[in-house]
Order: sequence, then structure tokens, then C-alpha cells
Amino acid sequence: MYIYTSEQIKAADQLAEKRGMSTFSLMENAGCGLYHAICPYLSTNQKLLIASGKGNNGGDGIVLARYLKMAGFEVDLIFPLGEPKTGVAKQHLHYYEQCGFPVEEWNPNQTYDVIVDALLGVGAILPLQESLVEWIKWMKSMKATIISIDVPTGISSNSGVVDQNAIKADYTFSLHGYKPSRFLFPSSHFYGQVEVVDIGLPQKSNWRVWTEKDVQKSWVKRETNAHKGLFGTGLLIAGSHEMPGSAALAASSAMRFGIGKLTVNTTQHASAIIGPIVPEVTFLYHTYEELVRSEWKNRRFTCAAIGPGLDPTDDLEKLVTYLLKQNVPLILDAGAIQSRSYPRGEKPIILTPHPGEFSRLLQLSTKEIQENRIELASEYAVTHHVILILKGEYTVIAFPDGTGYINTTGNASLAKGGSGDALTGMLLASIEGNDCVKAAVLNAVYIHGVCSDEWVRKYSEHTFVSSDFSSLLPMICKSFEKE
Ligand SMILES: NC(=O)C1=CN([C@@H]2O[C@H](COP(=O)(O)OP(=O)(O)OC[C@H]3O[C@@H](n4cnc5c(N)ncnc54)[C@H](O)[C@@H]3O)[C@@H](O)[C@H]2O)[C@H](O)CC1
Ligand SMILES: [K+]
Repeated sequence: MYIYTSEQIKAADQLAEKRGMSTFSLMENAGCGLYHAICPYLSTNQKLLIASGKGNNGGDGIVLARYLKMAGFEVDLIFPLGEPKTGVAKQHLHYYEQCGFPVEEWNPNQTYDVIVDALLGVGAILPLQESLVEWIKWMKSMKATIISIDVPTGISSNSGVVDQNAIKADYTFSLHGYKPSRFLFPSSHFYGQVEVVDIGLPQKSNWRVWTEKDVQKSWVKRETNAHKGLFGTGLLIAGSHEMPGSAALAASSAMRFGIGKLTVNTTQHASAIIGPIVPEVTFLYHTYEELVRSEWKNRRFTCAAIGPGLDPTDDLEKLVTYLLKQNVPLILDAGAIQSRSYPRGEKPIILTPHPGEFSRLLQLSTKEIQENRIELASEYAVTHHVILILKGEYTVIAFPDGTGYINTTGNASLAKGGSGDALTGMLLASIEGNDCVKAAVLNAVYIHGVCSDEWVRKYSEHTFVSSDFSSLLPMICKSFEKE
């Protein structure tokens, strides 16, 4: 499940043309693929309208109209913006007419059950022209089922920006792959149900969706002679007098997700709360300064996470600077997410901001972050040589090599204090349990979301609490283990 920007789509079309696969053929594939994908949602007693624009998105609509007509559907094809301008769309219109099919005039008094939006695709320039706005208003008044081709008209392909008159589709059938706006905000909420239609181009992109199959393939089964030393000796620096639970949640998730040994550096008060919840962990009660002075050498920790339940202070920053030099996988969350530079080491450095924290880091508004989550996360990961997990609906996971993934698991039940702490613990365990860093990070994010999905299958989304991760993980992890 790959993701392509409009520039990548244009480049793929040009390369295909150079290799002998014409855009005319791709449009035929698109229309034919759309027909097969859309058909299950239609019935022959419905009245259908296909509204085609002047570009190639409109051309896809023409091919789809031909297939639907040939199959006996009652379809009107109209051009609210005028007839097609691109060579290939004109060619397809010619063939459509040669087959004996007509182009209709827009009749505002006619009613339709289904309207296919083939007005603008990846070539859209916002804002929408006035002539289109009038037509869209009529279309919305129709209360028909709306099916958009490639992207809903009025939203951008590459960013989350949405025109105030944008079409809100019930279904969107995207060609070749997803477009970034499918996972950005507010644009993603205009797509409706999304399906990708293959048009015969090779799949190649730095960005894609991490899937259940990916988790299954990369799940690591333990050797029969395994011992605790193989799965990491972690240091979790978390929890305070005011926020002891954050450390308890991170620690219990780390233990449940498979870490070998875990030490929590926290306050005495916090440990009295954490201990009964996670009796498997050991404790340290050092100040940040003391940790810098001696602990690392004495204990031989193999990985660390810092931040849950901690305030950002100068001493904490000194400790982070020290940890960054230890050349071990390091997870920086909550109070440890600050603006700083990072060494270019071999071991992964993972940052887990939510949009508010990322907005403070980049000095941009949350709206700007949400509209451009993928691009901004990727830029940050590449520039700072870190793995950036930008949390929220469709969590973005960007890697320093420019690759990235979208996570589609999880739901609104995760919008509650403590869910980030649990993720930090799972990441700590995962990174020590899988030699492939990418799979380790992505599987933790994926399964964190699956826990909440599993919860809402049975219970109200209001009722999920982060302590529930602990009881859900055993069953969910089992479902990924190969027999
Ligand atoms: N590889 C593939 O995925 C293929 C996808 N196909 C389809 O082609 C479109 C992209 O076609 P393109 O001609 O480049 O762009 P559009 O159809 O989106 O629109 C261009 C057209 O629209 C005018 N325009 C732009 N903005 C506005 C506006 N705000 N108001 C009015 N008019 C506007 C612009 O001037 C142009 O005339 C892609 O999405 C797929 O649907 C192909 O089938 C081949 C392979
Ligand atoms: K469209």
C-alpha cells in the first residue's frame, strides 16, 4: 500500500510513456479498474451521473462511463467545465462517442442516486473556480452517494488543505496508490471509504502503509534456549511525585511487550505506586546528575527511554545529552522532547511527539503540522538523523533514510492520558526484541493501535484506559505468532 505525491504520479506516467506504456493505456486501465472496483456498490436500477473535468481525471470518468454503459447501467456523462483538453482524454471521448454513447448537457432538474466526481485529480489547483463551486453546490443538494475518482475535488493531493466548497465523498477510489492527503488533516475526512485501484504501474515509493502482513512477516519468535539477557536491559527514566502512573504504564507495557530486564529510575514515592503494578522491575532513585556521574558504567544498560511524567529542566537536558553519547537505542518522550541536535550514531534515537509537542519543536501552528504531517516529520527525521513518530490519527513514522510509514490502527479511545507512556514502554521492548529497527518501531506502533481496536470491538471507546494495554497485549501478540 504505497503513497505517492502528485509529482511522483506525474513522473511515473512519464517513465511509463518512455518505456512504451502510453498514458492512453493507463487511462484505459484506470477506467476498467474503477469499473470493477465500483460495481459492487452499484445496482442497475440506480440513476448515475459522471461529472468529468477537462484533465485526465475527467478522462478516467469517460472510460468508466463507457464500461458502465456497456454493462447496462443508466449513466449520464457530463462536462460541467467544458469538454476535455488533454490529448488522451479527447481520444477516449472520441472512442466513447464512436461506441454510440452520448454526452449529456447538465440538467439541474434531473435527480441522481449516485454521482461520480471525475472533476479534478492530482492536477487540481486550489481554490476552486467559481463555475465549479455552483455545480458542486447543486451536487451536494442532490443527497446522492458520491464516489470520487483518485481524490475528492477541492482537496489537495499532497497537503491537508481543503477548499471551503470541497466535495465530501462517500467513497474514493485512488489510482496506483494513496495520495498523502488521505492521511493528512482535515483532508482525510473528505475521502470517505478509500480503495486503491491498480493500473499496472510498478510500485515504488519511499512511503507506504504498514500492514498486518508486515507485522506477521517481521514478528520474531524466541529461540527455545532464550534467556533474559537476550531481550535487553532497559533503563526507564520516568515518573515523578505528580505523575507516578506514567512510569507504571511505560514499565508494564515494556514488560508485557517482552523486554528482558527493566530498571526504573524514579522517586521513592512513585516507586511505591509502580512496584505493586509491575513487580518485575527494579528501581533506582538517582538525581539526573547522579545518573550522569556513575550509573551507566556500573549497570551496562543496553537501551533507555526517558521522559514520561518528567518536566523539561536544564538537568534533564544534561542527562539527555549524556545518554545520546552512550550509543544505545534511546527513546525520547514527553518532557525529553526538546529542540537540540543529535549525533549521527549507529543506534536508533526515537522521538515520539504528539502534534502539540511537534508544533513547539518546529515553531509552527498545530494546523500547519496537521496539514503537512508526512512532509514535516520526514524532513525532521532526515535532518536530525532520528526516527520521528508523530502521534495521532494515522501516526506518521519517519526514518532518517527518508523512508516512512503510516499506521492505520488505533482509534479515538487512545485519546486519553497514559496512552503515549504505554507506547514508549512498548518501543523500548520492541527495539531490543527485533534486529530490524524499522520493524521493531512499526510493530510497536501498529500493535499499540490494535489494542485499542480490539477494545472497541467489545466495549465503548470512552472506557478504554491505558492500564488495559497490559491485559490486551498477551492475546494480541499471540495472534501475530506463526504456528
Ligand atoms: N498514474 C496515474 O495515477 C494516472 C492517473 N490518471 C488520472 O489523471 C489525473 C491527473 O490528471 P491531470 O490532467 O494532470 O490533472 P486533473 O485531471 O486533476 O486536472 C487538470 C485540469 O483541471 C484544471 N484545474 C485545475 N485546478 C482547477 C480548479 N481549481 N478549478 C477548475 N479547473 C481546475 C487544470 O487547468 C487542468 O485543465 C489523476 O488524478 C488520475 O485521475 C490518468 O488516468 C493516467 C495515469
Ligand atoms: K476527483
